[in-house]
Amino acid sequence: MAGASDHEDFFEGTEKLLEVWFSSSSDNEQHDLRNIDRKDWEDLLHIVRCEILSKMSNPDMDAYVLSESSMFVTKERFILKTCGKTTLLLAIEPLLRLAKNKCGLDIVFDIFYSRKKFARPEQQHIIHRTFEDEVSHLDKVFKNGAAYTLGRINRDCWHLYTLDEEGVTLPDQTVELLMWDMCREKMAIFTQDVSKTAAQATKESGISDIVPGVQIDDFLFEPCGYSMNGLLPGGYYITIHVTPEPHCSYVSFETNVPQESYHTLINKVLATFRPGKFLMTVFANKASLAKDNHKEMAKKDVKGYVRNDHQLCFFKNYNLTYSFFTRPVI
Ligand SMILES: C[S@+](CC[C@H](N)C(=O)[O-])C[C@H]1O[C@@H](n2cnc3c(N)ncnc32)[C@H](O)[C@@H]1O
Repeated sequence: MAGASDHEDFFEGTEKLLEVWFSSSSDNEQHDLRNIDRKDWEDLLHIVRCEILSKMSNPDMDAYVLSESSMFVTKERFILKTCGKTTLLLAIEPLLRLAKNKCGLDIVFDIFYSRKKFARPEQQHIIHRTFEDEVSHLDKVFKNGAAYTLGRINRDCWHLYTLDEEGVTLPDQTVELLMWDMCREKMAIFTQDVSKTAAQATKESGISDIVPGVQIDDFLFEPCGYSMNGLLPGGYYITIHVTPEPHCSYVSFETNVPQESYHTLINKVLATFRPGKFLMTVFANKASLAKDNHKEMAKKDVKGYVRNDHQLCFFKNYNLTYSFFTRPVI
């Protein structure tokens, strides 16, 4: 029998996510990734096979909605999240050249590359078909890379490549919820049959209430699909992407907003989208407000879901919690 992912209109919502932290060997205060020209970003994204749909800025961060997800740029940090058949890792070396040549940012002091296991890996460009191939590519660029897979490798799992370094010592945290088998009623909001504008989808779905006060840039695709970036002062962001097609429904939520406990936020996200399954990752470094969040996460249940996997990793300066949940069929 053909599985849901065998459908001819299958879209791989699962994103590849890259975060790179730069610094400079010189003291010049002018180093700033935001000085890179739009044309240079467009050329870089052309290599990845996606394009800029819109841009929003605040004093700390530039946020781009892309044809395939999002890009965030601060003075010294770069985040690129791309879905579908994009070729994100082909951008690594051009990105390092851009940062060095245009901004004098010649040191990479931390990177995080991660993604969930693809539903249809054979549809990906050769560089992204297996995690081993991705690691080989990254190992050619970085001398001290460390690669991990969390979760069940014969079911749903999540891959991570980072550096075996002290890394980011400023307070830093990232929470991701990757959700699938989504509620059809909720997903209908992200189609142009039901919502006339992106703003309407943002409001009707409840996305506008998840993190109050964010400056929002949202986009509703034709005939369906949705992406949004949200900015808060201080370099904080949220980003949400929705693939509503029932045979491949998928939603991702990501934020770096610091909180001692993410319990309320996670419940708001789940109530907004009602996934059948989700995996959650929380990174927090030693300076983060969320540094002890893993203790709460080990104890607290998520109402309406069964936790199938729960793993905790301690890196040099970060802890990482991975949990996988399913909603029991009643
Ligand atoms: C870019 S969005 C969000 C993808 C995201 N990674 C997610 O979480 O699902 C993908 C959704 O928009 C739809 N879509 C419509 N036009 C598209 C386009 N030109 N590029 C990418 N996706 C498009 C896809 O079918 C899918 O439902």
